[in-house]
Order: sequence, then C-alpha cells, then structure tokens
Amino acid sequence: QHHQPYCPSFSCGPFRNISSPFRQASDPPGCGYPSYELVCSDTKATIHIDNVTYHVSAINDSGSYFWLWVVDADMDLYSSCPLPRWNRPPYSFRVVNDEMEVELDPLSRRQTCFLKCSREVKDNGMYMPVACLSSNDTYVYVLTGYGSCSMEYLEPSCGYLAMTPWPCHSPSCWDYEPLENASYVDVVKSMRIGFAVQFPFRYDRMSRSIKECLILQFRFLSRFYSEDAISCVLQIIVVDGNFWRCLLDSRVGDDALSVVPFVFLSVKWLAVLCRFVLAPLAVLILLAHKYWKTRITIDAVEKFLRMQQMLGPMRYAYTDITTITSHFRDKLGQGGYGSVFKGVILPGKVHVAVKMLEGNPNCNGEDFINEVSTIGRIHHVNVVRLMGFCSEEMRRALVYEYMPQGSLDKYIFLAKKSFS
Ligand SMILES: Nc1ncnc2c1ncn2[C@@H]1O[C@H](COP(=O)(O)OP(=O)(O)OP(=O)(O)O)[C@@H](O)[C@H]1O
Repeated sequence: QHHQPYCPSFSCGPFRNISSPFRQASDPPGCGYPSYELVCSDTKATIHIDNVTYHVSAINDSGSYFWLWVVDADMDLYSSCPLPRWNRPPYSFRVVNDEMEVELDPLSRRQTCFLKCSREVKDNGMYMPVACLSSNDTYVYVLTGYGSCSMEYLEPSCGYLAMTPWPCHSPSCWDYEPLENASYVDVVKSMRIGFAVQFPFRYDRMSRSIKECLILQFRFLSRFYSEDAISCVLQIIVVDGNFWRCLLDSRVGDDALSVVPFVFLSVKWLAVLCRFVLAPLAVLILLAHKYWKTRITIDAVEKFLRMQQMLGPMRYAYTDITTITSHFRDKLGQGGYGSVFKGVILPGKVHVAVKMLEGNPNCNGEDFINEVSTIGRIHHVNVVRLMGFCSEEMRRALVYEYMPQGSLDKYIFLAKKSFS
C-alpha cells in the first residue's frame, strides 16, 4: 500500500494557500514537483529555473496549467548597465519513461538577444548598440523582435552573449508582438518587468477536453512557426498528428464510444494509403502489363527475322525498297496480298519483283512469317526465289527474283484457250 504524504498548503512571500504542484523544501518527498519548489521569505517567493534564481511576482492558475511572472533575482536591474547572465532561454525539464517533459518554459516565444562582435556592425537596422557594454575593440548589440536569436541574423564577426525572454502579460501573448528593434533602454525596462513562465506539466494528460487539448497543442506548435515550404509541410503533419492525439486522449469512460476515434483514424490512413500508394501502383501494373503484351508480339516477329537474316533472304529497310523500285515507278501487277513493282538491286543490276503487302493492320504478322519462312528456304529451279524482305512496323514487302516472262497463270490460261 502506497503511503500518501500529507502535503499542507502553505504561504510564500505575498502568496497564500499554495499547494501542489508547488512545494517547499520542508515538504516531505512526494509533495508537488521538484521543478516547482519555491523558496519563501516573509516578503518574497523565489524559484530556481535552470540553476538561475528568479523572484516570483505573480502566480496564476488557469485550471489546466499554471504560469508565473518572474524577475531575475541575481541581475542588478538598477545598475546603469544590466546584462542577463544566461545565454539560453530558461526552462527546466525532466525525463519520464524516456520522454523529455518540459516543466517550466517561458510563456513568450520572443527572446531578446545580446551579441558581442569583434567588428562594428553598421548596415543592419536590427542591431541596436549597447554603448555602456562596448569598448574600443568589442561591440555589444541587442536584438529584439521575432527570431532575433536565430542564427540567420547572426553577423559573421558576432557571437551570443546573453539572452532573456521578452515580457508577456498573459497566456494570450502568444500573438503579442514585441517592439521590433527596441533600444537598449526599452530592453532594460522589459528586464525590470521580468517575464512569464508557464508550467506545462504533461500537456496531454492534464487536458480534460478535446478543446483544451487542441489549444495547448497548437500553442506549443506556434513556437516553431516558420514560412519555408518544408517546415509548412511538417507543420501540417504535426497539426494533423496533434488533432488525432487530442481526439484519442480525450476518450473518456464509455468503451463503445472510445473505439470511434480509432476507427476514423484507421479509415483515414487507409484512404491515404489507397490514394498515394495503392492507386498509383495499380495504374503502373496495368501500364506495364499492356506494354509487355505488345512487346511480346513485336519481339516474336523481330526474333524470327533475326534468325531469317542469318539463314536466308536479306532484310531491307523501307528506304532501300523505295530506292530499288525507284519510288514504285513500274507496277508489274496486282495480287491478292498487294501490288507488285519492278526493281533493280545495285550493284550487279539484278532485276527483282517487289511485292508490297497490304495486310490488315490488326494482323499479328503470321502470313508474313509463313511466307518468308517457307519460300525463303526453298531453292528450286521451278520455284521463284525469295531474295529479300522488308519489315518496318506495319510496312512489309517481299523481294522476289524477276520473272521476265510474267506469271505462269497467263500461259495456262492461254494454253487452255488454244486447246479448246
Ligand atoms: N517474280 C515475278 N516476276 C515478274 N512478275 C511478277 C512476279 N511476281 C509477280 N509478278 C506479277 O505480278 C502479278 C501479281 O502477282 P502476285 O503473286 O501478287 O499475284 P497472285 O498470283 O494473285 O498471288 P497472290 O494471290 O498470292 O497475291 C503477277 O500476275 C505477275 O504479273
């Protein structure tokens, strides 16, 4: 049985009735959280964030998260030339189940940045000089405004010196625009006011409703706002992820109802899978299948022709056929498969008869293959010799030796007539 420690509420400086998640050093272990330990005196409450001591000037509890208004306790803000001691934003975190949980975080995403440069920066309006911290060979500047501490604004001769969050007066200050290019005097005023830190303890588990969860998630996201294309795509993915996370986390009580977000999420990813993976894959397979089928027919004719080339008749290009027939000038006759033209093959001036086949474009070339494979192999004195052929896509021709006496049927027909 776990022993629950007794954690009484306490007063701390000007604050009364403070309880968990806050604690004070005298509380038994298990009361509040170590990051939220307050050090109390009669008039002041202080807190350590990232090893820096801050005076707490306000505590607010919005219901799902807390925020504190703090002022750096170690910086002499009333000296003539104050400078923050830290060169990174204050926040504290702890690791729970291998996941980092940020427990204290400045409410404002805007930082004021102090830079130390070895050369004077003249042509950059963002760089506001801090005369009291500069010397003959060291130039100190302060930068304010959105992204002022990002590397893109860092001049080559400069390095980071210190940084402090810009004041923020309420949780709604996510959209609060600080003064752009504020002078050092304004920055000192803001440092004297201090800044707010929030206690975003376990964003997800603290959220009671989907609305509250979404507000917290998007507030967290808005810190990483950027305008470049890749970041935009990543943000869309994160927004989508956050939405589903809130939806799944906000499931309460009723087991039957709690299945609904899972079903929607599964349907969504199934649709994404179909749209971007399965549909393009199906189209690709269809196209590949069609291409493969036509390729097989063409390959069959081509394979056969290559073999024929080795064995028998010569293969001619269509341009050769037009040269041999002098552009089909002398027509010898017309048969069932096409017209026959007289031609001459150079060198040697061998006379030939070229039969241009007028086949059906849908035929698979079977007749052509049969003709070339049978007649092409017959070498007999009584059979007209096939000397060559042409096949370029659907244009096909057969080149025979020329018979100066013409077709045999002419003589048979005449002979029949003379005998009768
Ligand atoms: N080798 C050849 N030499 C001279 N003339 C030819 C030769 N082959 C065909 N011819 C001429 O072309 C005409 C048509 O010949 P083709 O072989 O196309 O006709 P076909 O005998 O009806 O045959 P098919 O029905 O197979 O087309 C012939 O009547 C003949 O005058």
